[in-house]
Amino acid sequence: MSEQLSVELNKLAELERVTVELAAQVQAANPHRNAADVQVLQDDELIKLQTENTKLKHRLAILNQAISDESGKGGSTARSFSLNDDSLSIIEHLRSVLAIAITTAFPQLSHTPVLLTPSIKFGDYQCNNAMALAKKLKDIGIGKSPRDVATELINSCPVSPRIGKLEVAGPGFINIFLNKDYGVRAITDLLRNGVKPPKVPKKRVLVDFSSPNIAKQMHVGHLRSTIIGESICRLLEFLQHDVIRINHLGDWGTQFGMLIAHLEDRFPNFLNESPPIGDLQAFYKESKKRFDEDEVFKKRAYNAVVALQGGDPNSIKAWQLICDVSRKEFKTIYDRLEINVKERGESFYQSRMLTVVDFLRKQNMLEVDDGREIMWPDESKTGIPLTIVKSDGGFTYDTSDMAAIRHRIEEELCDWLVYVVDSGQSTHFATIFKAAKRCGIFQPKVHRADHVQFGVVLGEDGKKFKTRSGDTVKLADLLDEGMKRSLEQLRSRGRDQVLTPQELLDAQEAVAYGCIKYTDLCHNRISDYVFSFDKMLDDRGNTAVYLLYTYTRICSIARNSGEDFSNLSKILETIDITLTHDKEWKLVSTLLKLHDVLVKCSRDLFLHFLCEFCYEVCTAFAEFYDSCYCIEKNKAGQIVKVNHSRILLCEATAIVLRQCFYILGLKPITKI
Ligand SMILES: NC(=[NH2+])NCCC[C@H](N)C(=O)O
Repeated sequence: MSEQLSVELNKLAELERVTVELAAQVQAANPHRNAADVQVLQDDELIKLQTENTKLKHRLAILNQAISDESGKGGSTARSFSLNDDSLSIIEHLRSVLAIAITTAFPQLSHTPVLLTPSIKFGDYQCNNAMALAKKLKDIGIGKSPRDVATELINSCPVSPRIGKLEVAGPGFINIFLNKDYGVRAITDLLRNGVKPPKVPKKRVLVDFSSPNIAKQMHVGHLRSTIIGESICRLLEFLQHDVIRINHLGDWGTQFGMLIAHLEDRFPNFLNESPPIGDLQAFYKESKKRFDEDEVFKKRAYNAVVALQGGDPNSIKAWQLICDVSRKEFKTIYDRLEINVKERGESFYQSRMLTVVDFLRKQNMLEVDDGREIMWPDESKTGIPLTIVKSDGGFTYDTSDMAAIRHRIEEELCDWLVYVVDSGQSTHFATIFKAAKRCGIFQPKVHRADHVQFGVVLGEDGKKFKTRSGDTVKLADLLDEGMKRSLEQLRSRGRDQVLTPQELLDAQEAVAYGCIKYTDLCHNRISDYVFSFDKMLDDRGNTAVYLLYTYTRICSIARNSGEDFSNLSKILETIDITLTHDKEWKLVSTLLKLHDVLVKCSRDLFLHFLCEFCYEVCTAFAEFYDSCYCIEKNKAGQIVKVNHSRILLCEATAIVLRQCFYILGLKPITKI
């Protein structure tokens, strides 16, 4: 393949040179002609050469394509690209089309990455490559204006079923207009088959999220991890990845020594009768106080840790009882927010910590420092080392994460690891990833690891989110407050008069939990955000309430038409979708971006792009609904005409929103 390619490349380069030379001569003879005119000159030799040149360029594009498919590297072209492949997002499709155009028109620059953006005003997308390409061409002695480069790119684009029109604009932008027939086909397919996932390379990915600590309060930081982690899992599952959801519970460590010792004293009969620990935090505080003040107790606590780690059955039983109290608390939060995560806490890695320490010692990765055994993340011994074994022989958070990363890669066989943990731990994860690479567990060519970090939650006073008395806010109280506020809002709008009690409760939950989740997800996760129920419950702007209201409004349209729109496939047998009004097209072209957005979100695991998309869909829908009648009524309020095609567009909008709502954890209620 590559030999054939190099022969063709040489031929092509020679032809290119002759063509450029001839064109330059012609241009010199008649300086007022532009490049396009040159092409129509009746010079036999030039025409012959150009024809052959074009053929060769196409051949080359196909060969390049085949090579990049085979190598899987992609280069500037997409993998296994077929012009009729509907599972590719529009941007990916256009990127492939333009990559072929670049390779065809300017084979010397075939590895140029394609620059594409959705366009706001002119056309649907825009390609911005021509300016930089013209500069690069100039560097290799080919003088072409960016506009000419853009024209040549347009002429070299393969015919695509998705593109309606391409035009050069301004200094050399290419405006891309989608083909409306394609829009009709895509929407019809959406109505028939629902949202199909865009095609992306499949991975086995482990998402470590939520991960609160036993006997400690699950705080808003864990709430963020829980919400973001759940949505990331839903997104990756929708993209057909093989997802493992893991709750890396803090259920191991020296604090259990004092908890067990205290349990033995407070509830001596704990082996036979479940101890009624109502408030584990208070229990924790009591035992900590004793630990700090009472030397004898302290000793017992140490012994209890040793017994626990040694697998003593009574200690294990005591430990389990304590964990169960926290577990129950966590579960109520997970149930309320519909979180699905498998518990695999730090304790799971106890035996693996022993083996990973052994493994690291054998590889000479550990260094004794002041009685501890430490590991530097790289040979240069810069940065902060991990503490693998403490001076008392115990293990640390670092040890458990080294054991966990090894288990995830070598036993779970994951090729992508995602840790949804606050930004405060970014050094920890950067060090773990480097150390895992240093000792050969993590291979960057095969594995990917992301610390999906997020900022802190602030109160309305701009300081760390706390209760008035300065305590950490209990998550259950926070959810209760959300429920209370959402009910107040629904009542103030008189919804309790219209909805059945069940519908009211559904609406109350959808609004309360929806607004808490959505506020978290709609900001760039890296920044801090201010927790304010007033702002969350606003029904204007990019909020859960606005989206939920828009969705219910859409659902009511088909309902109010007096016709049955439940069997969409059947309706599509007799009704064709037409896109004549500007606002119809605007809505459709917005809906068609769903695949682009999902791919973009999954690339760096940012969900605010999906929230922005939902908001864009809702505003496009509002504009459409304001200017396009779906149901026409006479003065007496009777329906005189139903525009079926437009109602189908409403249904398509509902389908897209439902899919996005699912990923974002919003409940698509049909009445509010
Ligand atoms: N593999 C991990 N380290 N996951 C995150 C654990 C978070 C930890 N339990 C905390 O509350 O800070």
